[in-house]
Amino acid sequence: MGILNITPDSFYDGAHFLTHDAALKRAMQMVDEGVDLIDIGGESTRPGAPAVPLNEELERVLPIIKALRDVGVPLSIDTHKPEVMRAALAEGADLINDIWGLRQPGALELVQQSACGLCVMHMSGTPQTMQRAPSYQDVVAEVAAFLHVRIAELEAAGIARSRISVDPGFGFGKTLEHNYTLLAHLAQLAPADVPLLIGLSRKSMLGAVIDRPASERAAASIAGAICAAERGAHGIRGKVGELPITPDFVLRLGYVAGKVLAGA
Ligand SMILES: Nc1nc2[nH]c(SCCc3ccc(S(N)(=O)=O)cc3)nc2c(=O)[nH]1
Repeated sequence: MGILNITPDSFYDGAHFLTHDAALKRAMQMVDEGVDLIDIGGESTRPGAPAVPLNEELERVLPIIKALRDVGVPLSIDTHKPEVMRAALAEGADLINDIWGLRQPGALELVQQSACGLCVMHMSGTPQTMQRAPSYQDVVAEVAAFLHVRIAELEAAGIARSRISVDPGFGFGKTLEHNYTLLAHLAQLAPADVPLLIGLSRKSMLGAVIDRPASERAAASIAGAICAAERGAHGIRGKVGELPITPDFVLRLGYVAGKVLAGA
């Protein structure tokens, strides 16, 4: 899942705003590199990021979706606002990627009226508060429970299970230890028939280990993706430099890494 953030604090490539043309250029580059999906977001959800007004978010993402809808890969919209979901679907988005897991007012009703794919992510707190003091009795059990319950609630609301994928939300209300515990136990987080998406590319859980800024976490992002793919992740949200990270790519890389480490 390639990432296209149309936000001023674009997570790792500096504080410059992706212009419309630069965003399209990057999207085409990702397609050429073989991404399976492009995730488009108009509101940064990093810890402490300011909320973005509805109209500004719409102005950021709709022209990009319109320009990319025939690019040849499905598009997802990374938003929690039902109005943005609705407009993005109307412009041609295929999947809703909601860090709030469709818990905001109006989101469930919107999804009931559509047939798009869904990614439901776990988050504890809000982007403004989530990293203040994350705490769990058992982070694996609690994240797994949230995802299982959310799937059941969506199905009870008439949403086909086949539309749903889930995501543990690395960095969304988790300490470093919580993130790595979740990574180690990915296989326990979701039902076997529900695809598991993960997003750890360039995140602080990697920076804490290699002590490098976000712009220098490409190799760590691939290593993290290998771990996740080997522990059952079906989708990897993150594109690293020239390398689109997809599970089969990562598994092949993991195989090679294993051979190298084994001294073969
Ligand atoms: N499904 C899904 N969607 C996502 N959208 C984002 S945006 C990243 C926001 C962010 C940046 C950096 C840190 S940190 N402090 O851990 O480095 C946390 C959150 N991420 C994800 C993710 O994972 N899944």
